Amino acid sequence: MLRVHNLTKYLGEEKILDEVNLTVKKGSIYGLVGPNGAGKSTLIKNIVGIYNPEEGNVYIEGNTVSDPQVRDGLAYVPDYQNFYPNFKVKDMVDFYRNTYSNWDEEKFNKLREMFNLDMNKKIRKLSKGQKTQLSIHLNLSINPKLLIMDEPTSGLDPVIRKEVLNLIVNEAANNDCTVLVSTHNLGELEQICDTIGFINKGKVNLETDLEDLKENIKKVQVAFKNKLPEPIENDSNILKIEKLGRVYYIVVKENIDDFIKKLQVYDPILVETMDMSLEEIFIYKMAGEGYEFKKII
Ligand SMILES: Nc1ncnc2c1ncn2[C@@H]1O[C@H](COP(=O)(O)OP(=O)(O)OP(=O)(O)O)[C@@H](O)[C@H]1O
Repeated sequence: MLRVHNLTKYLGEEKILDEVNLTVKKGSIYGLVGPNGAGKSTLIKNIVGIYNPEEGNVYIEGNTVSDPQVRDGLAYVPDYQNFYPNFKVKDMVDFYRNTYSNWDEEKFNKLREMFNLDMNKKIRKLSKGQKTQLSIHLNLSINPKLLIMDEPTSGLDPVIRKEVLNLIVNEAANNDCTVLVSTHNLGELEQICDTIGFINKGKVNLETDLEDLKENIKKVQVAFKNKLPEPIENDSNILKIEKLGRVYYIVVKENIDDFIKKLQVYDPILVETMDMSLEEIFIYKMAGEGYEFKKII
């Protein structure tokens, strides 16, 4: 549905995106994650046509974003809302209603029960969270084929946040919509997405099914009568070892079953495999790429 091919983007002198490749399957909810400054928003702006890349291409169902039909089915919720401040909410609604051919009045009215925005209020008088709500409300009402969201839940209260997550899942499941969402809230992302793309320093260096990712990386809790045997300590599948008393917590990135068999050879007094949250995986993955936390206090 969405394909980014070898995309390179400079802002000023700086190369912000470096030969990025990314594929989002039709009907998928794709989570784009990465540290601050990794290039998520810049990539999204290239996808929706705000930026033109120096090299590479973006294809949406085989067409470019300048294609009117593509634009008609493309919804974009940016991280900062740039509505005309002197417009009233109802003026923005009219603008969307008159611009998008699949505008759905019934859906718009149904969503009003949830977002509950004053139609006569000027945009400049809305709070940050209310502007985000308006953006989501409008973008869902156009019945998008592709929904791109940059930090959509930041600034929303917990109740609306939960509702928005439900709406995103519903769009993908029942309205044939493909979703790409960038967020730092990995707990939320884990609840809704099926595919994850990791971006760091302008490169998408891993794109994977969320279930596969979680299946392949585990934390193993293990204890021996004596210290950790050397061949275990030096196993190339280990991402990180932490020690608490006699217990070692070992993050293993692949071949978990083989690793467990290898542990058994040394007669451990405890072995337990634990699932990891997406947030934990992200932290270990980033640490593996040199993004270490500095202990300040
Ligand atoms: N208008 C700009 N001019 C020059 N450099 C920019 C501009 N906008 C962003 N950058 C730089 O591009 C890099 C990527 O920024 P971007 O906003 O895409 O990151 P991000 O992954 O979305 O970060 P965050 O998670 O903090 O929102 C950063 O180093 C940033 O300083």
